[in-house]
Amino acid sequence: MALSGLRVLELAGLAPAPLCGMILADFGARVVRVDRAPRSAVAADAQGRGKRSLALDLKRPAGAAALRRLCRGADVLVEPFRHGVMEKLGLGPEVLLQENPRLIYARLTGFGQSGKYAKSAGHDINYLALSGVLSKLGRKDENPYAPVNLLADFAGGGVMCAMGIIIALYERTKSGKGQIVDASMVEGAAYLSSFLWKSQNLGLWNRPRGLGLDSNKLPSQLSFSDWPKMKKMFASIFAQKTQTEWCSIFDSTDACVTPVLSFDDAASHQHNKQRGSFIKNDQEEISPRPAPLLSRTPAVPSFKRDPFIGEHTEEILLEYGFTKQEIAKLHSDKVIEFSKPKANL
Ligand SMILES: CCCCCCCCCCCC[C@H](C)C(=O)SCCNC(=O)CCNC(=O)[C@H](O)C(C)(C)COP(=O)(O)OP(=O)(O)OC[C@H]1O[C@@H](n2cnc3c(N)ncnc32)[C@H](O)[C@@H]1OP(=O)(O)O
Repeated sequence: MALSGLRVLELAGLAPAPLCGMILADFGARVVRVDRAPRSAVAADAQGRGKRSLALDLKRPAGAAALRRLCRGADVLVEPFRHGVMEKLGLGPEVLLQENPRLIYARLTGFGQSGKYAKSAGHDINYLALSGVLSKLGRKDENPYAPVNLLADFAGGGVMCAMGIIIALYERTKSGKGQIVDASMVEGAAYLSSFLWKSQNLGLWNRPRGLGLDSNKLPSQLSFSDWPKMKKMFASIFAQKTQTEWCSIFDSTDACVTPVLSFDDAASHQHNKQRGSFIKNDQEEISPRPAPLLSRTPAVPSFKRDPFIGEHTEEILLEYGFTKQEIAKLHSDKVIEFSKPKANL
């Protein structure tokens, strides 16, 4: 696979960093998720596919030292905490890059590493609001709404961060040097909306949402003021047939009409099945196949279940050069945790 041989350490976080790590794993990287020890009550990573888990207490000096040692043998570190947290642990980029100058130190946050909000808590909707994108979403006379947390957390965050890492890795092939990737979800979401920004002079977006109404007949497609009227007319006509009936009318035309599918229906839709767009793991769990599809070196996602927290602690430390004695000491000092699959069932 394209990223085989790449060693990635992902510090466990909420939604965006886990997606970034899963993308790298899907394309072949050896991703170690560094989970918290003592273990938190809930395992929040639903995107653990293809990863291994090492449970480590970073607040203990020996735990932080173990991470430093792991970073000396890694290509990429992904950290998902607000600015200052890593520095407080003695794990800031100036320390880790000095010890491993080839390290790509990816910092995936909402507001970035500098600026007024750098140390503020936030979630997808805050970042989307600050990027300007949220103001564009929604219907006339209704509040803006966020499309779940897809835009800032996942597209502007997880995916953009993965892209930044790949770009930094490519640059490293020439310079031999690592660097910091400062992935801000506000900026990532804003970057995704480049088209909206750069097409403002076309008159498509620089007006209130849903503006203008009052024509009685169906006007030309680009008559903005008549869109709401057209929408009502179309809605009443579409209500007269079922989704399946409309699909059979519009399929194989160029009318740009597609059904709004539930997850179940998307996975079983003929087009998606033909392309193999969704995959089922050995637990019968269905999820989207990694994208994009590379012709020569496609992603080969793991079909195994996601790791339990701490399941691979010993295996990973041995692989990174820790001795059995060192591991036993870390374990008896409660700096690391192991877990056996059956204990979590
Ligand atoms: C019952 C079912 C439950 C299911 C749960 C499923 C949960 C899914 C949740 C999905 C929610 C999605 C929502 C919509 C989102 O938008 S997620 C995106 C959130 N934002 C970000 O990720 C941006 C960057 N991160 C942040 O801004 C902050 O981390 C945060 C999200 C506001 C959370 O703040 P907070 O909990 O205070 O954490 P931080 O300030 O980052 O500090 C982290 C603390 O944890 C510690 N820590 C970390 N790893 C370890 C470890 N291995 N061992 C020991 N300690 C560890 C750090 O040292 C730090 O400690 P301290 O400095 O606070 O003392």
